Amino acid sequence: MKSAVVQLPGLNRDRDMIAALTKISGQAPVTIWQTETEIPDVDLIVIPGGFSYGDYLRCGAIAARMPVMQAIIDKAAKGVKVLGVCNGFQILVEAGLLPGALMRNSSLKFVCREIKLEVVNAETDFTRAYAQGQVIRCPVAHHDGNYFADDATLAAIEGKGQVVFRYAEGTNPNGSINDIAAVMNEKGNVLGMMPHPENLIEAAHGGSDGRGLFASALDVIAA
Ligand SMILES: NC(=O)CC[C@H](N)C(=O)O
Repeated sequence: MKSAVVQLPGLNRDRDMIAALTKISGQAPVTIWQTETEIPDVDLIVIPGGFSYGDYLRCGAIAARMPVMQAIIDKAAKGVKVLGVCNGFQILVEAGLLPGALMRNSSLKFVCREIKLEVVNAETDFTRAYAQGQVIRCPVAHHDGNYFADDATLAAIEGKGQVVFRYAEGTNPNGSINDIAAVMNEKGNVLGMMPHPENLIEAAHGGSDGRGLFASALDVIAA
């Protein structure tokens, strides 16, 4: 499967993401710059984490208005898989590809630690390598990860299986409503998540619990 990684000024997890995709799929992703309006033929587009445009206005707000974003919206509409991690999740929400909002952490502090995630929906293109209800380890590093949605939106996403991961075992690091750590769109081809699975894919990282996400999205064997 072919993949692409979006690069924007201020993102800092792009190289980790490129390394993860290369190791797990066996081929390097293409990279896409902010001004590009055409995206090559790929099966998966990833917006990695970081601090695009210095997190000015709101995290992800400026990135969501860059030319490359319309190209991503068009690809998503055609069914191409789109994954946003951390700042990438914030960008997808700001671009209207995912419901809800990401607010300042309830502690008002940047959190950088390992948390636990429950796989709430293992029947998605991003999680099928995991078991339903499986609890995995994953690192987080953010200051605006406090997911919020109004009552109607929350009922809709919970009811339609769009909540894909929840913080588990009391490890919610940011005050997210319903312990929500990852949300997908109704069609199931766009996923946003605050934790960083690309930083837990091999022994050198101290574990490989994040590998299943990429194996699922890239359609390869997780091991
Ligand atoms: N690691 C990240 O992607 C951080 C996202 C965002 N800049 C925040 O701190 O909330």
